[in-house]
Amino acid sequence: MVDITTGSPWETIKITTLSKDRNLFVKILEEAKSAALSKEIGKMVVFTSYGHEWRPFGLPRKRRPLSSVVLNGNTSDEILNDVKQFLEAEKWYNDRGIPYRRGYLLHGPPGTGKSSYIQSLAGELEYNICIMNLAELGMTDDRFAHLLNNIPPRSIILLEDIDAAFSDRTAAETVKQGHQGMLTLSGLLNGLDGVVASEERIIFMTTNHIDRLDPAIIRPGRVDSRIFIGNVTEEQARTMFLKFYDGKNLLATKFVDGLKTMGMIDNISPASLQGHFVQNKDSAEDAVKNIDSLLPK
Ligand SMILES: Nc1ncnc2c1ncn2[C@@H]1O[C@H](COP(=O)(O)OP(=O)(O)OP(=O)(O)O)[C@@H](O)[C@H]1O
Repeated sequence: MVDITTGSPWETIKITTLSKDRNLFVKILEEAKSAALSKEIGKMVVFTSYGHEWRPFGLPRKRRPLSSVVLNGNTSDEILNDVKQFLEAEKWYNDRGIPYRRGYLLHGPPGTGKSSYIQSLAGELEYNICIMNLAELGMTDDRFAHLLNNIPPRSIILLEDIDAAFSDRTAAETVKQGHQGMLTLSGLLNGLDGVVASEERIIFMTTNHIDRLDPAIIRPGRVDSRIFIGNVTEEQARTMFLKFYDGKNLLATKFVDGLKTMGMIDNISPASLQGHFVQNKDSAEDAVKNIDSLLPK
């Protein structure tokens, strides 16, 4: 049979037993549950929206260690601690009638680790992640609100490149496009405000262009914490180098000095550095020798 709303196949199996053996059903269900859970141990499920529901995207993935995403200074720990504090404060929010939710905006140039960090953070907290593309055709206001109010348990919501959904559209255009099956600005704001006030909700948004966002999106309550994630600092470059070439301290210093001389500090993304290290993965010496290849062509 096929589910007519989603198009996915399903079947029903009817099992009967004598009343004295009915315990069998409990055993079968428990076995099925532990078989399903064992596949997810140490892994994270990525959900994407499909129509009005969330569906796992591919198989559960191995969690990426948080330490593998190298952010500037204490940024990584600060975000992690903030989320942990939030997760321990449910009663505090409920006692004061404040919606139990928290929004974060990570902003900065492309390839600086925003999405990677959020996915690693979800893994660290043993949460799953729900990724939504706001610019998708068919992401109506209703669908957006419904999806946000029906998040799978223990999940972080990730709205990527939030500016892309609206940057080229005026407020009037977004209203018009609402009729054409796209999310409107007011649909976004209403969805973020939500109707189910007491349920835990953690939303991370990312953008390369914070200046293009409507101020209404980033006001407290929708975005409680804004964090700039920038290009590589000297410290990040060194840490990344040593993650690829363990123990090569002298070469790390040489590499960072090279970047400084070339004026690349704060001007090159961690993604580009990662690419360079992958290209020279067998030799730290080559990574230093070929440093010029990092210069813009
Ligand atoms: N700070 C970092 N530490 C380690 N790896 C990084 C870092 N930043 C980026 N990378 C690597 O670069 C790639 C791209 O990173 P990612 O997609 O997370 O960047 P982003 O900031 O979300 O980019 P965009 O703004 O374009 O969406 C990933 O493979 C990731 O491993």
